[in-house]
Amino acid sequence: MPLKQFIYQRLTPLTLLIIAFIFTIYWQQPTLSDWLSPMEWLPYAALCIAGTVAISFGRTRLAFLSLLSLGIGIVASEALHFANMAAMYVFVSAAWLLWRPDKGISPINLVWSVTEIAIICILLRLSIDNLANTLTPYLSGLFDVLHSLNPSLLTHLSVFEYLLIACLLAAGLLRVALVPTHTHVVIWLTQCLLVVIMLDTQFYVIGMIALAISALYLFAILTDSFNMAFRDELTGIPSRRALMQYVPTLGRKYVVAMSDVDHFKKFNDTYGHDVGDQVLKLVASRLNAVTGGGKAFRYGGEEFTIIFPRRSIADVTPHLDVLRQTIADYDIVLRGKDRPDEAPKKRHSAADAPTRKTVNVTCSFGVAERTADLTDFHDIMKQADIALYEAKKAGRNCVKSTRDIKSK
Ligand SMILES: Nc1nc2c(ncn2[C@@H]2O[C@H](COP(=O)(O)OP(=O)(O)OP(=O)(O)O)[C@@H](O)[C@H]2O)c(=O)[nH]1
Repeated sequence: MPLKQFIYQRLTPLTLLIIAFIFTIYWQQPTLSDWLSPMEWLPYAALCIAGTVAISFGRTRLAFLSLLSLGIGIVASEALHFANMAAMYVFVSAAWLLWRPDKGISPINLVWSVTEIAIICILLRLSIDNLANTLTPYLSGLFDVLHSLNPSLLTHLSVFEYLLIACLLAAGLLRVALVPTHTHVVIWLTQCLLVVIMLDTQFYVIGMIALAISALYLFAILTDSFNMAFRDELTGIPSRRALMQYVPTLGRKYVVAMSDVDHFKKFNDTYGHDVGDQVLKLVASRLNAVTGGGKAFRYGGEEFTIIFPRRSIADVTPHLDVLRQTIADYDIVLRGKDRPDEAPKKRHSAADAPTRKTVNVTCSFGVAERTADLTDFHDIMKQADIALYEAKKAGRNCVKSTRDIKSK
């Protein structure tokens, strides 16, 4: 998923949800506290479930953070006032885990990861006082700002710790921007939630935060698994499996369009398979933006299927023609090592022109619709394939439907 889309569709909604959740914790304090107090086991159980699911899906970083968050709960149940220190350790561990890949579940990786986290915690313990003492004179400005905001802000955390938190949150956000994955977003949000525990160690607050962390991890794991099963890995659009799941939901009226990139073998042979892959991605992104209520799927190879529920061939043909023309007009720029790119809106200088080679691809479309005589989806697809073959025969880069074939 491109970064911009990821920010709009994932990072922003999840962050807003977490802000609303934190707000609710305080707004509904008596209700939530009363609700959670007879079920003190619930946050522990939720973290155990999230950790177990994370282990079984090979998500070691999330499994670790579930276990470490469980540790905060155990510390809090023994000595509530140590919970904010425990949260700080987990926060720093999360910052570290954000920058390292999942290592897989094996005894050696487990020992290695525990050692890494133990070293981080020991270093933090040893350095926090020394660094704080050294840096405090330089941080008086920040001290004044925090003091003027709310003097109680400085009762739980020192000025140095605020600076550390701000730096690690900024580094975490950078990591999310560089590699926008669900795992990175939820680890970063875990850090944000842990800051709440550092500032407020009431038992019900810790419990609610633990529930939120568990829910986030389960969301990330389940969403990624869904995407793995139903999204095409190369293009990111829904896959053939998603199409087969979608078909039974279609009513009595719909149109199936099959689309195929023209002369793609020649394209691959000329520019290489990697460039071919990138071009498929760009074509898929255009098909995915089809108008007229269509939904695009990658059927396989360079073939795509578009379904238009509740539409007739006459309804969808103008939309497919616009789509075909958009793809044909789309200048794909090969730059550097023949890597395709979006077409530049404007050339900055004439000198750019010779170094940037522009290529175009076209697509042919075959269209069929469900009728009283043609009700089975696979038969409709076969008809769309026949129409696609006709489009290829007619010179490619055109839309042909079963109606065109019949009227011949
Ligand atoms: N780069 C890349 N190529 C693929 C992928 N899937 C299929 N292809 C290639 O797509 C080409 C399809 O070629 P053909 O089915 O012979 O048809 P064509 O060259 O597109 O010609 P027409 O369909 O007749 O216009 C083959 O060379 C496949 O290797 C893919 O995921 N990536």
